[in-house]
Amino acid sequence: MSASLVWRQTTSRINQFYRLTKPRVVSLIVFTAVIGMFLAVPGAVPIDILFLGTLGIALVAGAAAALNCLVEQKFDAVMARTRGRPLPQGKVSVPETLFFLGLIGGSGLFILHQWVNPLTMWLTLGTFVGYAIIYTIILKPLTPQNIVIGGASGAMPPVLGWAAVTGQISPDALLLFLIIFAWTPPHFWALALYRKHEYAQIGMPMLPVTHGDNFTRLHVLLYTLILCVVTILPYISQMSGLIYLVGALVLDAIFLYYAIQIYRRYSDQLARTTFKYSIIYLALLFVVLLVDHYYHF
Ligand code: HEM
Ligand SMILES: CC(C)=CCC/C(C)=C/CC/C(C)=C/COP(=O)(O)OP(=O)(O)O
Repeated sequence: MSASLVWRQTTSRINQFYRLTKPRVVSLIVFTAVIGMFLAVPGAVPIDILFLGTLGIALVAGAAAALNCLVEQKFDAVMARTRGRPLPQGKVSVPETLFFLGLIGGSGLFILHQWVNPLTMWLTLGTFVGYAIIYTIILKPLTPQNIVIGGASGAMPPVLGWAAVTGQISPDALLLFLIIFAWTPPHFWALALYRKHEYAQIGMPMLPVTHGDNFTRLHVLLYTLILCVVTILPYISQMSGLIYLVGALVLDAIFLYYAIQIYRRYSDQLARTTFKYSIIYLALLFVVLLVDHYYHF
């Protein structure tokens, strides 16, 4: 076998393991954790905590995503959106996945415990259990409220970042948690609306499947309203200043516009756009929080 063929096969295998970690979702998760670190202190974040905290959280989040892929491989094989994933495609085996997720998850927890602090390690482990076990295995097949409750684990990363830097949790960190917690339902239900048939196909009790489109559209709107209120709290509590307030109001206004449109004149295209916007929204909101942190007035 030629060296170039071996090289191509090796990189392709590595890429399959990388894909198991849901890299795009996990990068935004890690991004919110990093911003949580910066918001936790007035000055600079110690470089070792920044690096090792980010690495540890990213590894455990990747392991959680890989466990989710393992548990759901039979469902993933059916849905158009997910059937190209490495497990349903047979590109990686179950033992390989278990070994891989154990290795990266274990390394992540070790790094957090040894070089960051035990509190961050325990909170990250709790987040792992929350997503990979409580959400994926218990809640998701059980109730359409799965993502409202399960969303709590997706909302933890800024708290993890905060704990990594300060060794504790503060009310400000909980506000960051609340923002992502309120953001998750419109983020997910926008997608669930235009992917309803795929979820119905696998019998997953997502809100549009169990309660219909109209109910879900109303709930996208209601949770977007809650999100708008929650995003004002950092300004009211004086955690953030005017730059944040203006940024949040603009981002909120656009989200609300989409949510109202979804409620009033639904189309799959609109739901798809709203889902994409939800991701841009969260990324920009956290950027604005950060900018405001350093230019606070
Ligand atoms: C329980 C809570 C959540 C649920 C149920 C959920 C659900 C989903 C689903 C089904 C997708 C489509 C994924 C795909 O097609 O591969 C997605 C995409 C995405 N989610 Fe979430 N999500 C949740 C929480 C979060 C959180 C907390 C973040 C980040 C802070 C996030 C960021 C993203 C991003 C960036 C994408 C786009 C990925 C891509 O383009 O491939 N999600 N989400
Ligand atoms: C720090 C740490 C341990 C974080 C773990 C939290 C975590 C990885 C949250 C991810 C949220 C996510 C990928 C949801 C996808 O929903 P889904 O799994 O229902 O989507 P799917 O249908 O695409 O599999």
